[in-house]
Amino acid sequence: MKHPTTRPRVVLIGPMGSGKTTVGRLLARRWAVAVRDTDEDIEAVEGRSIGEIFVDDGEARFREIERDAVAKALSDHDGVLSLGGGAVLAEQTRELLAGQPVVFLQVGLADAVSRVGLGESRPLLNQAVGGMRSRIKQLLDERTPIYESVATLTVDTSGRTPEDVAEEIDARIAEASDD
Ligand SMILES: Nc1ncnc2c1ncn2[C@@H]1O[C@H](COP(=O)(O)OP(=O)(O)OP(=O)(O)O)[C@@H](O)[C@H]1O
Ligand SMILES: O=C(O)C1=C[C@@H](O)[C@@H](O)[C@H](O)C1
Ligand SMILES: [Mg+2]
Repeated sequence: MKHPTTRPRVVLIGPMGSGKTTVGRLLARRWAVAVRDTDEDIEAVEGRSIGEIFVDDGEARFREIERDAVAKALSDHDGVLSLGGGAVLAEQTRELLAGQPVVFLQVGLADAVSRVGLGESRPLLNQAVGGMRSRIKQLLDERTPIYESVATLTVDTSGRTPEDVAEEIDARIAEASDD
């Protein structure tokens, strides 16, 4: 598969509540580059929320829309790019990410649970059978190997502030580019 000619400076991946959106904004500010978030792209293009897309059209259709949104963002955005938590489930997306600087924001179960409790609605967690905590655990268990397989850098965010996480990414990217 052909790689895009312009590449994002860094792509952030990880589970819901790992801080992709929050840390992405901080990094972009630090580097004075633009930030883009594929969840926001999807909502802007579709003119409806991700929750509405799940309800109206189902998860499978959302994943198609997401796959296209990610491909577009990878081809025309060269700042910080934050992907939705499930974006790397698409094989096409994993292929497009090969060879790019991809940061996996890792988060432990306890922090993930408390962080997603704070935010906007997340359709995969709504009405989770067995409760939100066990659904989050299941998603973490299923997806961690996928995140790891795509990442060039892994940063643990548990018990840390978004600023601290952004600082570590900045330092490690600088280190890697000095090699
Ligand atoms: N390191 C952190 N420490 C404490 N709270 C955090 C941290 N990172 C993010 N948060 C908070 O957790 C919530 C979720 O963060 P954010 O929306 O950035 O996650 P996300 O990875 O983009 O999730 P999603 O995949 O659902 O888009 C927000 O309320 C944010 O302020
Ligand atoms: O983990 C997921 O599968 C998701 C994460 C969010 O970023 C959104 O893309 C959506 O809620 C699905
Ligand atoms: Mg987000």
